[in-house]
Formats: sequence, structure tokens, C-alpha cells
Amino acid sequence: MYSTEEQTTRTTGEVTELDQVEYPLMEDFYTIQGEGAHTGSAAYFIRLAGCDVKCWWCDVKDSWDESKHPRVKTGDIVKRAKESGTRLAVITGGEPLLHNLEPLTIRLRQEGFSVHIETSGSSPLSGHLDWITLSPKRFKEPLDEVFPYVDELKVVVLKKKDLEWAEKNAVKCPKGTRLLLQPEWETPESVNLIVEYVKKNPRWGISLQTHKFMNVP
Ligand SMILES: C[S@@+](CC[C@H](N)C(=O)[O-])C[C@H]1O[C@@H](n2cnc3c(N)ncnc32)[C@H](O)[C@@H]1O
Ligand SMILES: Nc1nc2[nH]cc(C(=O)O)c2c(=O)[nH]1
Ligand code: SF4
Ligand SMILES: [Mg+2]
Repeated sequence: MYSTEEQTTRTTGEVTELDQVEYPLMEDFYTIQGEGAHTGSAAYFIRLAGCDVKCWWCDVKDSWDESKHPRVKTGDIVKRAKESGTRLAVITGGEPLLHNLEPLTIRLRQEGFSVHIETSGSSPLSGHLDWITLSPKRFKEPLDEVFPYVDELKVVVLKKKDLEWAEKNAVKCPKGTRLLLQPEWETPESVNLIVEYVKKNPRWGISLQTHKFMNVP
């Protein structure tokens, strides 16, 4: 759980103002959380545009260039999320922490959403977040200030070196953090590596991109 100070002072009465704040949005969609500790739950995904990390194997490279995507008002995003019926929102990207998430997360919370984030931790936290999934990247390392708030560490694995990277990040996370290894989708040989590693190091678990098996977004 992460919350900025302002939450206590900012309550209702600012809805109209907050709803005007715009974010570069690649897409928003209602689907099943396919990865991590909340796999299988219906969730409304909000994919903000822009990324400063640029992993070569990223499965959503179209999100990187913010200028290719429209700026959409918070009010419109929240309205569509509400219409979905779920009260679980996942903010992802791109790298969502490139943007100040205060307005969007306040409004989602006001409408009863539990707000989750998928982040590389390359920029400071902002907003009000109920579940933080950190997926650290060597290409741009997470900021130290992010680690105390992490709920789930989800490391993408291609080769052995990534397991060392996983351990290096795990020591910085709070006690009780869910530790997950996720095979890079186009590197099937990483699955064996992960299976053997988790059998030897059972504090780690496996996260698969189940939405790709199910053929849903
Ligand atoms: C597209 S990223 C967006 C959020 C943020 N930029 C991040 O990297 O956490 C969402 C999740 O997908 C993972 N991911 C991206 N490409 C992947 C791939 N080819 N195989 C497996 N996981 C991937 C990321 O590590 C991250 O956990
Ligand atoms: N179904 C589904 N689950 C996901 N979990 C994390 C995703 C992401 O791209 O952040 C993702 C995604 O793109 N689709
Ligand atoms: S940080 Fe996330 S969105 Fe950015 S390139 Fe890496 S996986 Fe893709
Ligand atoms: Mg995805």
C-alpha cells in the first residue's frame, strides 16, 4: 500500500477538477489479470503511454512513444472503468510512474476501486496504490525509494543472470513480499530454468502470462 500525504486533506468536492486531468492513454480494457499474485481476477486495465526503460523484449513497445497516443481525461477513464462492473483497476503502461497518478488514483478510490500498479520502479511513486507489483529492469534500475512499498516482486527471466538480478532485488523488498519469476514469453527455455530454481529456492514462485494462453487481452 502506498499513499501520498495529500490523501488525508484531499477528499470529495474536487471531483470535477480531478476529472479534467489528462493522461496519455494507449488503451483501457476489461479483462482478467493474467500475471502475478492476483492472476484470475477480473480487472480494468489502464495502459498509460510513455516508457523510459525500453526493454528489448517488451511485449508492448507501441506504448513507448507518448506522442502517438491521445490524452484522455481522468473522468472518462474512470467512467469506463466503472461501467465494466469490476472494482479492481490495474494501472500499467508503458511506465505508469512517468505520470503523476494522484488525480487518477484518487478518483478510482472514490469510486470504490482497489488500485493496483505494474511498474519497473524507474520513477518515484505517486498516488494511492493498494498493490504494487515491481518488475525491476537492469536497463534502468528501480529507485531505492520504491522498495519499501513493494507487495510483489515479479522478475522477467530469460537466462541464469536474471536469477541473480532477482535475488539482488529481493533483498531490498519488505519481508513478506511475494517473490515471483516470470518467463520471458518468447524464451521458452527459461521455463525449465525457473522450474529448477523454484524447486531449490521455494520462497520464489512462478508467474505465467496466463492471458496469452487464454487469448484474452
Ligand atoms: C508491459 S509492462 C508495463 C509496466 C511496467 N513498465 C513494467 O515493466 O513493470 C507489464 C509487465 O509485463 C512484463 N513483460 C513485458 N514484456 C514481457 C515479455 N516479453 N515476457 C514476459 N513478461 C513481460 C513486465 O516485466 C511487467 O511485469
Ligand atoms: N490480462 C493481462 N494481464 C496483465 N497483467 C499485467 C499486464 C500488463 O501488461 O501490465 C497484463 C496484460 O496486458 N493483460
Ligand atoms: S519497462 Fe515495462 S513497458 Fe517499459 S519496456 Fe520494459 S516491460 Fe516494456
Ligand atoms: Mg501485458
